Amino acid sequence: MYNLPTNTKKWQFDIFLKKIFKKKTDAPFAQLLINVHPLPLFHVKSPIFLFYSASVRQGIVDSVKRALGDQKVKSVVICGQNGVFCGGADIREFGRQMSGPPLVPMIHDIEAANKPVVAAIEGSALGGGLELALGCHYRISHSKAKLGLPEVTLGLLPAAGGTQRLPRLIGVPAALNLITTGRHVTAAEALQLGILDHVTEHNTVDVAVKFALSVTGESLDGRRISSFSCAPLSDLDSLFEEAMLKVRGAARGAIAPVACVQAVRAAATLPYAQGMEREKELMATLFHSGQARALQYFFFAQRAVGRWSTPSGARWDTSQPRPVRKAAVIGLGTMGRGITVALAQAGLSVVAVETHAKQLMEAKKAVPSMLKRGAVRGGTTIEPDSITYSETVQAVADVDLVIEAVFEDMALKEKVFQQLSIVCKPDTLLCTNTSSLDVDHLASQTRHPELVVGMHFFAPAHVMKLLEVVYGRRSSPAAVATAMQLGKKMGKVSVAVGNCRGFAGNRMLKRYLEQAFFLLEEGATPELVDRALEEFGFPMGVFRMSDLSGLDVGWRVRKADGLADTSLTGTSARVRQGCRYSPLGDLLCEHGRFGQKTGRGWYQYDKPGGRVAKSDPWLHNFLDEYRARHGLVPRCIDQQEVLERCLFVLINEGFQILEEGIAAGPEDIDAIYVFGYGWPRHRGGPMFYADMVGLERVVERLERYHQAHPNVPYLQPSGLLRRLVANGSPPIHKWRNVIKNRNSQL
Ligand SMILES: CC/C=C\CC(=O)SCCNC(=O)CCNC(=O)[C@H](O)C(C)(C)COP(=O)(O)OP(=O)(O)OC[C@H]1O[C@@H](n2cnc3c(N)ncnc32)[C@H](O)[C@@H]1OP(=O)(O)O
Repeated sequence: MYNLPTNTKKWQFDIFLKKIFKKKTDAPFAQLLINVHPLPLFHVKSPIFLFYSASVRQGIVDSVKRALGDQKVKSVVICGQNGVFCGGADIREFGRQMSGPPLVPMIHDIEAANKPVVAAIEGSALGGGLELALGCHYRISHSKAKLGLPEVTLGLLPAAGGTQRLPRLIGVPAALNLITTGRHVTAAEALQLGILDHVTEHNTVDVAVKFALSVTGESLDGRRISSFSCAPLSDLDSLFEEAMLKVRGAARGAIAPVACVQAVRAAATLPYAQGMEREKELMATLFHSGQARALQYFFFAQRAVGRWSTPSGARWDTSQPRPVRKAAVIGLGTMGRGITVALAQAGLSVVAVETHAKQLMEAKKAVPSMLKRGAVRGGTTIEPDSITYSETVQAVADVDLVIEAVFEDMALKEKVFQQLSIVCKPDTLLCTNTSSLDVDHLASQTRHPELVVGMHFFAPAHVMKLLEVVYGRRSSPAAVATAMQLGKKMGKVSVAVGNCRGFAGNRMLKRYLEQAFFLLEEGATPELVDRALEEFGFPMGVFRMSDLSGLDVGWRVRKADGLADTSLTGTSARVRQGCRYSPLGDLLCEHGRFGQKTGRGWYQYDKPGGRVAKSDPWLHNFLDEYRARHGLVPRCIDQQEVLERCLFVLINEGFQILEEGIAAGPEDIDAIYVFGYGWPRHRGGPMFYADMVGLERVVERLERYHQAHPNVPYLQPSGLLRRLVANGSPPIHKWRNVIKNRNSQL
């Protein structure tokens, strides 16, 4: 028996080595089972995950060395502990001084071993975990395991030989797909792709040990992936060109996917050793990049939003969600249909109510086909009778939760809430899908205001990942917890926010849109503004996006708010409530230009519903005339000004939202913007971006723009932003302390 270190303290590894003697023979035969302690679990997470830390890597190096040097050991099995092989590197280590043995030589030594090494994969083999498995001579996995090289999602590439071994094992096209998307695959798919040698439903380690015994002494020549050549392909150049176009289109300006393609190309065209050099060089360009920092920040930010809290003291870990088995949706317009589909996809029984017969009939056709398409995409099945349709609100009498999705009109919503309060069970949760109206006011229409929350979905509701869960003054912790949990069940990233006009996302968006209009007044074109934003990384600039969503939506809101009055002339046409206002959007709507749906908006389209935006000479003339009418002399506006004006004002509103406690932390705002508004993930979200740019610079630029436009009060840096700068501009993970201090003084 080996006497190996068995320090079982948390955060440290321990190893145990078992000698397994071959039955019926006298020859001693040993397996090395490397077990590494997982990170401690702080919350209610299970199962336990195993990540490489410096000490874990040291443990593997030491024990493999020992096993390989021991004559009595004939083959080796590497497995994880507590049912998890390895989730890859400990991401938290990346920002610090890296210590401990590097992965590349560790994996190289395993592959070079003259004894068979078998990876017994349970749980996850991700990133460096899969790279370790690729260095082993055989890979055996449990059927429930997930495998993948998700480094690209962290702004990196699989630099422990992953970009060189995987294409050699499964071919260039399949490897390109896995490495550039970072997607996780099931064991079944991994087996089909050729990553795995065997998949079992039984105890993976037992199966691996048995297998390792059976291959003892066999030649390993054909088992070392680094010695393989990539399967030849007829037109390598066009394959890589296509791959490059695809990754550039999928995430504009993201550097990691591009580097991944370049690294795989090296595997396809260079000998292994040179390919490894190229992999290393490319990784060096990524490792300390701002994009890698942003993506790694965002990895943890997404998880942080699940640990929500409200100013009243309700928290994710102390608030008990209610079970929701049956839900109802009121109003089957575009949003209502999407929400119905999302609820059914989450396995709930749904009552879908629409009081207009024609709309109901259309929804009865549309919803099943949306479900069908979703099932084909996701490879799932949906119970066809999980949705019942009704023309009357009485049908929701026995549901656990209702989501109201009627037209965005307060009077109409008030009526619906009054009705629901009478019809529903007293403990039914009443949710509104309003995108900006007052949740407290709607709650006041019901008998149980504590059971009212906002569930603000984003169109298309069955596709978009974001859900803003809006708590009102009287919303109970259980109501918030239930809506948050339901969002998670629907596959959404649920972010808890307070009640204010536009909540967090749309409130910030308003400032961004206003600046875009002002820039047009001052001389910019929609093309120039959109180009700047798209080069920054947004999938669509603000004007193309507005054409897609429909210009009439904002117009209706502005009319309801008494803002859209195009009868005003002279200077008063461009001022509302003492602040600068641009009527450009209202004027366009008055010309019947609602965007894609009418074939005309900020751009022109070949037909109503057309998708390809073309520059429109009419619009440019219209802008020229508008400027002339208002005595505005157009000036040259560069991309930097577009970005600073549009993004810094949005960020400034984000600080205001943090200050008011509408969002609990910067991570909430960043998750909202990445998942709901197309903010490029590799820029981390608006608040992270502010941290990257430097808070002092954001203040300085805002002040300068405010001086130039004193009638735009939102260009004035927010109190929190100034306080953070006064506190020495702490890094983003420390902002909550400054916000907390402020709140406690109040
Ligand atoms: C030098 C470079 C060498 C190698 C490159 C790499 O290996 S890069 C890392 C590659 N690995 C990954 O990207 C895996 C990331 N993790 C996941 O995909 C999921 O966490 C996982 C493992 C599939 C589990 O998912 P699940 O939804 O079940 O749990 P959750 O995501 O909430 O994670 C639980 C807690 O673990 C923390 N965590 C997850 N992965 C890592 C990691 N790689 N390093 C450090 N910590 C990690 C996560 O934040 C959760 O913590 P909590 O405090 O509860 O928020």
